[in-house]
Amino acid sequence: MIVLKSLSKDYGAKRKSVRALDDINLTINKGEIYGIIGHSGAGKSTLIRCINLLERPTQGTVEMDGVKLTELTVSELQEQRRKIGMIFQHFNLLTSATVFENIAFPLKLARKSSSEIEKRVSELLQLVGLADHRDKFPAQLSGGQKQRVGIARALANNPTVLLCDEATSALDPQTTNAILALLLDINQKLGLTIVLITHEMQVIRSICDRVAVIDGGRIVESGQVVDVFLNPAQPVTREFVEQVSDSAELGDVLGREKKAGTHQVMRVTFLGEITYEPILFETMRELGTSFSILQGTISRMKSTPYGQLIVKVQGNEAQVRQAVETLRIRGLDAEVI
Ligand SMILES: Nc1ncnc2c1ncn2[C@@H]1O[C@H](COP(=O)(O)OP(=O)(O)OP(=O)(O)O)[C@@H](O)[C@H]1O
Repeated sequence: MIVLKSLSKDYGAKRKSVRALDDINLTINKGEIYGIIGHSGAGKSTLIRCINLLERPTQGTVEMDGVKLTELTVSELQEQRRKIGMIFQHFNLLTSATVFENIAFPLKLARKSSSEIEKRVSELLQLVGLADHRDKFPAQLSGGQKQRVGIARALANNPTVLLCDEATSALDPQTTNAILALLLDINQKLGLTIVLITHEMQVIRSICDRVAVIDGGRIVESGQVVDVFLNPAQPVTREFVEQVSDSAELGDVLGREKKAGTHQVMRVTFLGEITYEPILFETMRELGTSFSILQGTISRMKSTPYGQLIVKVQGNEAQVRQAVETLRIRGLDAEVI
């Protein structure tokens, strides 16, 4: 478990100092994938670098599995850092070393024997799907393959935590999905805790269990991805959700409806297996009304199916109200918008 308490970080001297993090309180549970999302300059990199103390917080504490990292001596901290792997946006590989040598590097630092290194690197190459590339140099690899080397290197000393600093931001969408799938696989196989920072809601939606939204150095919203995603409270969170839901279009649609003087537009949210059931259709039929779909998404959050439809009900106000009540009783979230 990682616990950040009252964490603040100021850069620069007193009068010109910049407050990059302001009173961050965060608990990340063992084995979960925790996402931190924010715009450029929000403080994401500073926050993730404070977790392994690559950046020293100005105030507050960082605790990992009961050990206060902020109170350790330099050598104690070095020891603790072995339990924390990290991967980076631009991979940070040694360009003049082969794939094998890059992955072996942290094992050499930990003074492992050459037979131990040979065995461990072979295991890691298998795990990340690079067994056929062990003698290549980074320049001979694609971006996705380079990140796989970065992941293998980060896992070399069997860490319990993996920090991912915009790990997929330099990759195309297809490669991003492959790397996210690998991270999820590692999380499930090894029980590793993963903390990732990103500016892409798609990354959060694909693999995270919980999310914190950071803005201006403060955490403005946090919770289970499902809850934050379906009911974003803060404007900045809504912006991120819009990245993946086309809800920008919705403004136009609602504008048109309002002009026409109708009040029959409903947002219906489905979560879990219920998403695939014909509840909406059957409810409307029973009430003697019909509907048209103005906008909709059916997708998955990690492994949870969800859907959100904006529908226009063909009926009077009482029928619309009754539709909302009935849908709620039947386990959907419905509201007139
Ligand atoms: N070494 C530094 N010295 C001074 N100011 C810094 C330093 N590093 C970051 N900052 C400032 O701290 C704030 C947070 O920066 P940070 O890099 O953590 O944000 P970020 O969310 O990771 O942004 P990006 O997505 O663009 O990398 C910004 O205002 C930035 O200018």
